[in-house]
Amino acid sequence: MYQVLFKRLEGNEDIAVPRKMSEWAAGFDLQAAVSEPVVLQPGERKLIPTGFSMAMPMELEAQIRPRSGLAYKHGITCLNSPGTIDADYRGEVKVLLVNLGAEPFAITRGERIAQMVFQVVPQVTIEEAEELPDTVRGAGGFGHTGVK
Ligand SMILES: O=c1ccn([C@H]2C[C@H](O)[C@@H](COP(=O)(O)OP(=O)(O)OP(=O)(O)O)O2)c(=O)[nH]1
Ligand SMILES: [Mg+2]
Repeated sequence: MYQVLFKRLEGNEDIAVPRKMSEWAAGFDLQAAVSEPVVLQPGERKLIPTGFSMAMPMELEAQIRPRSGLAYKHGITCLNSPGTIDADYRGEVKVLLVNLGAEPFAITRGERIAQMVFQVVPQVTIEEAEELPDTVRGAGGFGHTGVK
């Protein structure tokens, strides 16, 4: 079990600590901390504040992912999906929403707009090399195993 610190930013006393909507849900839902309703026109993107910053153990990252209900019903998704929250980031967590639907969509304060999933990030070093180990696949990719 990892412990993540949640810091509410001033003026956001009404915003809930991110929470799972069922016991084994992967994601913690995030609420919009907009001061007044924000409208996303079709094709428009906006950075939506969440009203908090956080600190997690350095081996973790948090991914900001869309909610499928908003995507399915309204075409609202995260443009940079999944968004990456670095363990050393102390700024406000924000959600970059885009409206891929055909209708304007209003986001109101307290609405659950996205979800946050924590992951362990393997610590990796990258080393430059002249040659790479051979594999059966080799350079095959981008659908080389079939027509579709
Ligand atoms: O959906 C997101 C994505 C990022 N961030 C914050 C936390 C993250 O640690 C920081 C930087 O994100 P990223 O590395 O994806 O963006 P960048 O364009 O590489 O910016 P930077 O140069 O600041 O790393 O912005 C968010 O609040 N929400
Ligand atoms: Mg970056």
